[in-house]
Amino acid sequence: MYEGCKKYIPFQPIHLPDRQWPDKIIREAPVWCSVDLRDGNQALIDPMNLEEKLLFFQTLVDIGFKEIEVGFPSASETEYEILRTLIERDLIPDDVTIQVLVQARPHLIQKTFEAIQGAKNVIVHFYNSTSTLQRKVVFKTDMQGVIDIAVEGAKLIKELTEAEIRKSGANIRFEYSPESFSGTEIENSVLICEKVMEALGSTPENKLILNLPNTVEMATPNCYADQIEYFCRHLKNRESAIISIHPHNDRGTATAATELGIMAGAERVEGTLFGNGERTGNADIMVVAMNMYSQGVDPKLDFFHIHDIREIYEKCTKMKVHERHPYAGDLVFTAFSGSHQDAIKKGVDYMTKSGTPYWEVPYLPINPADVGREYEPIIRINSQSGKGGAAFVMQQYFGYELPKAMHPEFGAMVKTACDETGRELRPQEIFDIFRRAYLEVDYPYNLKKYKLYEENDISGNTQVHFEGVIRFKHADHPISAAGNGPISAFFHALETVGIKNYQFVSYREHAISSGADSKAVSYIHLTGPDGEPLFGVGIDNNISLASIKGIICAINRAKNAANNSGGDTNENV
Ligand SMILES: CC(=O)SCCNC(=O)CCNC(=O)[C@H](O)C(C)(C)COP(=O)(O)OP(=O)(O)OC[C@H]1O[C@@H](n2cnc3c(N)ncnc32)[C@H](O)[C@@H]1OP(=O)(O)O
Ligand SMILES: CC(C)C(=O)C(=O)O
Repeated sequence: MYEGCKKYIPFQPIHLPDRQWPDKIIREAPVWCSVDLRDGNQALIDPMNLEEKLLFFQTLVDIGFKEIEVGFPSASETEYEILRTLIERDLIPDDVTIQVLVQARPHLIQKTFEAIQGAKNVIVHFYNSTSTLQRKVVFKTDMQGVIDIAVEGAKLIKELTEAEIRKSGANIRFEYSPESFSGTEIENSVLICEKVMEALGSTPENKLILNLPNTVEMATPNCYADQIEYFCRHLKNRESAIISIHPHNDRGTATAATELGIMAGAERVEGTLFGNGERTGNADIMVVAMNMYSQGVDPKLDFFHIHDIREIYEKCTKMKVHERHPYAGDLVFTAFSGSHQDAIKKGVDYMTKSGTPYWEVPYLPINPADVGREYEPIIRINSQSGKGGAAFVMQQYFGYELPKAMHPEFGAMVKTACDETGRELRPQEIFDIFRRAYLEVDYPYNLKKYKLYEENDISGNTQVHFEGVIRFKHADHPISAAGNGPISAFFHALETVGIKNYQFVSYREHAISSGADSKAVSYIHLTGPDGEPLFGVGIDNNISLASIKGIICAINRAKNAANNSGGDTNENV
C-alpha cells in the first residue's frame, strides 16, 4: 500500500542559495484583495445569489477592503447581473476598486468590458495557465503557445481599455496571473510576465499587478517564498509591477506561504475570509491580518465584529467556521485544562494589577475583546480543569474573589461534580456547588440573634461586645463576650457555650453587588482541633456580621464533615 506514493513526482525546489527572505520581518500590511466573491464563490455548492453577494460585498467594504474581486462577469448571466447591479445601484464606494476576472480569450474579454461599463475604478484581471503540466495535458502547447495567449489577451485588453477611458474616463488598471505559477519553471514565469508588461506598456506610473498564484499548493511554504523572491529579483522593470500573491491551501500551509511570500517581496495578497475557496481553500486573509495584529502591525482591516462577519459568511456561503478556526472559532479563546486556566487567570490578574500596557496573558495570543469576543467564557470547566479555573468562573460570572487558600477545597468539589456528571459544568452549576457548600449551612449551629456594639474608655481603648442567641441541640443559647474586634468577641462568646478549639487564621472580604443591592462577602479561614484548615463564607449587608456568619459556616461545615465521616468528637452536638 505504501508503495502507492511512488507515483507522485516530488516538487523540484528552485536553486536560491542566497535567499534573503528568511531574515525579513513583516512590518506593514500589504494591499489586500478579497477574492471571496470570485474564487470563494466559484467553489461553493450553491454559488451566492444576488442578495447574498451584495451583502457579502458590503461586509468586505465595512472590514476595510479597498480591492474586491467581484466575480467573473463573462462566465454567466448571474455573474454579469451582479456586477451590473453593483454599478447601477451605485453600491461601490469611490475608494474601492472592483476587480473582475477573465480568461485571456477574446470573446470573454469583450463581454467583461461590457460588464464594467459605468464603473469608476476597475482592475481587469486576466489569466492563463502556464504550468508544465497544464501545457502538456490541457493546452497541448509549448511555452511560446501560452505566451501568445497571454500577449494576445493583453493587447486586446489594452485596446478596449483605451476606448473605455476615452469614453467614460474610468480608472482601469490591469492584473495578470500566470495561473499555476508555482508549477511553472521560474524562468518561464518571469518571461511570460515580462512579455505581458511589454504588451500593456506598463510603467512605474501605471504599474501592472503581477499575481503569482500558488494555484495548487504543492510544496512547503519556503519553496513558494523562494519562487517569489527569485521572481522579484529577476523581473525586468520591476518598478513597473506590483507583486501580488494568491496562495491556496492544499497542504494546509497557505497562511505560512502567504507570510513567507510577503517576506519574500509580495506587496499585495489575494485571499478570502475564513479561507473559503477552491478545494481546501484560499489563504485566509483574516488569519494573516490578525497574525500581523498580534505582532503589533496594523493590518488595516477591521475584524472587531468577527461574530457578525462570521454570521454573514455562514449565511452567504452555507459553510461553517470550525470551532478551532484561528481567532473566529467558538473554542479558540477557551481553556478547559487546569494548567492553562491557572496561567490565564494569573495573566489576567497581573494585567489588572500591574497596569502593563502590553498584552501579557499566557495561552491567549491576543485579547479576545479585540475581535469582539469579550462576553464569551475564556475558561470553561470540565474534568480536565483545575482549582484556578473554578475560582476564575466564580470571579468572572458571580463576583466572588475566593482567597487562594480556599481554591484547592472548592476546586476539588467542582472536580468531583465533573467526574460524576461526566460533562462540562456551566457557570450556574459551579455557583450552585458553592452555594450548597458555603451559603446554605446553618446546622448544627444557627445564629438567631446578635448585637455588636463598641465601648470606648476615656483613654481611647475600644472594646467590642457581642451579644446574641445561638441555637443548637434543639435549644436557644444566649451568648455574650467582649474582644478587641467583632471576630474575637464572637470567638469568646462561642467559648462560653463550649464551642472551642478553633483557631482563626485569616479572613478576606469584599463587596458583591447583585442588582441594586451591594453586600459584603467574608471568607473565613480557621483551623480545627487537629490543625486542619476549615473555610466558611458569610454574606450580609453588614461587614462584621458577614465575618461572624463566615465563622459559623466554617464551624458548621467542619462538624458536618466529621459527622459524615463518623468521627465527630466535639463537645456540643
Ligand atoms: C484557478 C482558477 O480559479 S481560474 C478561474 C476559474 N473559474 C472559472 O472557471 C469559473 C467560471 N468559468 C466558466 O464559467 C467557464 O469555464 C468559462 C465561461 C470561463 C468558459 O466556458 P467554456 O468555454 O464553455 O468551457 P471550459 O471552461 O470548459 O473551456 C475549456 C476550453 O477553454 C480552453 N481555455 C482555457 N483557458 C483558455 C485560455 N486562457 N485561452 C484559450 N483557451 C483557453 C481550454 O483549453 C478548453 O479548450 P478545448 O475546449 O479546446 O478543450
Ligand atoms: C485566477 C488565478 C489567480 C487563480 O484563482 C488561481 O490560480 O488560483
